[in-house]
Amino acid sequence: MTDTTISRSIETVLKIVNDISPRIASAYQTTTRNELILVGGAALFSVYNLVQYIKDKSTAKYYLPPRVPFALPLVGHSLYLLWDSNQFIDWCAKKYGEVYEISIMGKIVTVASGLSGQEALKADTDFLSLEEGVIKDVLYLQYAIDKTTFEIGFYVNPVVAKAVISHKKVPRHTEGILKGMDAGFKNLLPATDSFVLKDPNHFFQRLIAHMSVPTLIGKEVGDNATVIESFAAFTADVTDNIPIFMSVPVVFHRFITPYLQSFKRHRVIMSKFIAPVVESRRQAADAAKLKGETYKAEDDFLQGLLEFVKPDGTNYTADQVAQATLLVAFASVHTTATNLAFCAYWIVSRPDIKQAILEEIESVVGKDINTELTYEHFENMPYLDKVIRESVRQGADVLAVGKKCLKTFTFSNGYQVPAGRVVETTNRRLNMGLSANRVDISEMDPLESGSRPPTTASRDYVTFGMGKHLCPGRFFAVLEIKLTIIQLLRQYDITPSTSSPAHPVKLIGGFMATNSSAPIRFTKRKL
Ligand code: HEM
Repeated sequence: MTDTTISRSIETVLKIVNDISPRIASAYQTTTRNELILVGGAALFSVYNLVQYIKDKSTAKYYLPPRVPFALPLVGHSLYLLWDSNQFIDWCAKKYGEVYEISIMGKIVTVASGLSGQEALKADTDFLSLEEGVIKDVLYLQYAIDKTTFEIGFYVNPVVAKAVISHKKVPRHTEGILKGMDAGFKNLLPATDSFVLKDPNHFFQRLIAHMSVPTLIGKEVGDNATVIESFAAFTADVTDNIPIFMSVPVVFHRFITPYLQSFKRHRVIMSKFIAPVVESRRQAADAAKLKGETYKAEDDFLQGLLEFVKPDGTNYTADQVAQATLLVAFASVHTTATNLAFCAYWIVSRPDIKQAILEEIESVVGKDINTELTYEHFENMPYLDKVIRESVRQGADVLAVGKKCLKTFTFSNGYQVPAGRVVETTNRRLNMGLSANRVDISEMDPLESGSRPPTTASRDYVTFGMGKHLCPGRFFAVLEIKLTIIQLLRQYDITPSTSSPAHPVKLIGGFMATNSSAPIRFTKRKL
């Protein structure tokens, strides 16, 4: 375009504006408030439809799954999810099949259930990425940690977890977990014979941190209250900011993040306390090597991280390793605490289940609460295994995972997901099938999973994921949950603090599962 064409176009636009602006001003003065609201609403609706039309045109070349109709402007299908997500998801699956598109707060997402749901869960990260999806787009974890920590968290932590807390290695953490639990009980519970725990979530998260810090991070900081508190609180500090980030456009985030850096302190704490541990372990290993002695390395996650060799043959620095422990906390504390809470609330809500677990504990460990627990004890508690598996199964999100499509993804039925779109899987429906709607507490049946252990994934048990990215921390998480339930029930009777039953699973936004936060009464068992 030449300069003259541009200036002519500008002149024409200005003329049109000059012509119509007095007319707009006079129309505005003579129009009533209701008419203005109506016109404004209609304009908004048209803009919304125009945006959808443009978006639809840009994806016309794909073989897209059916789009569920009846989306409302701006909120899409969110209100239906909020109202009764299980029923809405059932209705969509019946009407549109395994894969379909819905709009959540105006954003189109692909929902995959059945076989397609399994395919989405198993997909390679080159196609469907958790890191680029919920982790960066919803949790904005990139504001809390730097690029190297991200790299360690997503590419090194899975390798280390598979090596350090595998099914075979996890029994050796029993003693450390029990020690941490004892300290947790002492630090977090009142010494009185009977009390009501008003904030059980705080207790469960801190307890998990007490058990995990000595076993995952290291004995050296096993009773360091600052590290334990930071390990427990990191995830909550990240997630607390979500509503703020969601309500402010992404371009403005960099202006507000400096004021929302509650998570910054965790980086400082890890550098201060964990980096010296890394240095001193490395120095001890070097000194032993110089003297020709064998160095007895620790057997924890931190050791796995500090020994990890990068493709260029070097190790991560002490500070980088220290920062990376925050991502161990991120992967483990909230997930394990929530599932421990689900289990505890089922036990609180179902006295029959509690009684059956107690009988099993007494038959395996005996009645004396001073008898020390061993790994062999709880290997022989099949009923408790079933309760844990069923609680974890029931606690799945209705719509889960939120992986972002990085390259066109094609399901085996031919339907496609274009790059940039988020894929949600119907985990609760995958787990529970047609009984996903079941909400009555009395209908929870621990025997439903048969004899499969709580760490074995299957088509109807996807809470730990599926395929290549199946959670490598599940053996450790289940060990912590199991030990906690046994010790809690040996020492206390746990009951609801009010007459209304605590519903173990609650849904945020209608589709994200979280545990009840109802207070729990603890009554010390007599010796
Ligand atoms: C009940 C507790 C837990 C639940 C429900 C859970 C859930 C999950 C899920 C669903 C995934 C798969 C994500 C995907 O599809 O990409 C996953 C991956 C992962 N989890 Fe867990 N997790 C739990 C505990 C833990 C613990 C205790 C640790 C470590 C100490 C851990 C470490 C990891 C790691 C490193 C990955 C990434 C695996 C990979 O990408 O290959 N998790 N977890």
